[in-house]
Amino acid sequence: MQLQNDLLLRAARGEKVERTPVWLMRQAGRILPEYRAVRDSVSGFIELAQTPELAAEVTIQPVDLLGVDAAIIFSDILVIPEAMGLPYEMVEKRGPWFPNTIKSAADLKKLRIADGNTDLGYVVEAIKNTKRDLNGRVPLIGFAGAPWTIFAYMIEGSGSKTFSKARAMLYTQPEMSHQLLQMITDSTINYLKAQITAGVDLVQIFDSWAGILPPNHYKEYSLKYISQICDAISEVPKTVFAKGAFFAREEMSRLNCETIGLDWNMGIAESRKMIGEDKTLQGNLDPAALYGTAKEIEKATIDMLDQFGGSRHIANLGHGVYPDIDPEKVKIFIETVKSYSPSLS
Ligand SMILES: Cc1c2[nH]c(c1CCC(=O)O)Cc1[nH]c(c(CCC(=O)O)c1C)Cc1[nH]c(c(CCC(=O)O)c1C)Cc1[nH]c(c(C)c1CCC(=O)O)C2
Repeated sequence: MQLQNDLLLRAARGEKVERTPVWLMRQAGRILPEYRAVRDSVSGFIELAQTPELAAEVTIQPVDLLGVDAAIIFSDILVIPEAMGLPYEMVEKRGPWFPNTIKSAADLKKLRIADGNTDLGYVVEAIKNTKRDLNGRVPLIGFAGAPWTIFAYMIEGSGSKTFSKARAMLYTQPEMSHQLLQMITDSTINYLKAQITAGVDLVQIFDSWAGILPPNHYKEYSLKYISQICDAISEVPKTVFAKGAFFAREEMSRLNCETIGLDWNMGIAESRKMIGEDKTLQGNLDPAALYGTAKEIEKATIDMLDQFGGSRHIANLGHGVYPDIDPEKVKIFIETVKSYSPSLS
């Protein structure tokens, strides 16, 4: 189906746009009372993500209520470990928790390479429902975690300040680490291909825990696998967001992807210089800027847009929107991008 608004896809491919497209990482869920209402009608996050009609509904909420230029499918990066045989629970107010974790090479035998259509059929169904209900209004973004970030949760078993168990594994069991990362990579490629067949228009890889690795480990244990994923997918544009990987920007410019996401610590001019003109940049307003007044948000947004200039930019925050941000403040950010950016192109 022909998209009515394809700004995101054109900006990703480096084509001319009338204005800068805008969406927010973690826009589905978290901040909207309308999301809470749907979520409270089921047992919790996991049931919601596994019910395609409801997942489609909360995916589309930010398009209707906030006016973003793209939807992102309501799911989680942790569906991959589950599909490989390592289930998780989502503990209220605390986050993900894995009853079992990977400790040794013997544990790998209990895992399988996930098949996108069978093991993750509920995401495929949610995507089909969402595409039908969006009816071409905006593109739909599919996503997956980067293998390193998924590995970190599978070893650690939960969130962590240091992920020291996962980081230790790279020193104590490097071979096993590579084996597991390869299994995650193969599963992720299958999963993203299934998402694309079901209808997603662009895919984003979230490497949320990139910034805790030293540069040599980042190259060996993360970029290597992200690169395999980028090379395996040519059907739709790809975005790689590696939070905290300021040290890897030059290497990331060589990835086979259209867009690189910047977090809010990364200088815009400096990033453009390191990454070059051949990639679109996405980001990177400080998520905490949305705690400011309307005037302050406008000013910060305009300042960011001026620094990126009008081309090869997708406006976003530098990480996911914080759960306690007032949706009205999010709207000011979005409206400012829409009203100011036409003057740039
Ligand atoms: C690291 C990571 C996770 N999940 C994700 C990442 C990468 C992005 C990032 O760095 O923020 C990605 C994710 N998780 C979710 C989405 C849906 C689409 C979107 O809105 O962007 C996406 C893209 C839904 C979710 N994933 C989760 C919720 C909240 C669950 C609830 O409703 O109770 C939602 C809406 C739970 C989750 N899932 C995860 C954590 C740490 C938590 C708990 C705390 C939190 O909310 O962030 C793992």
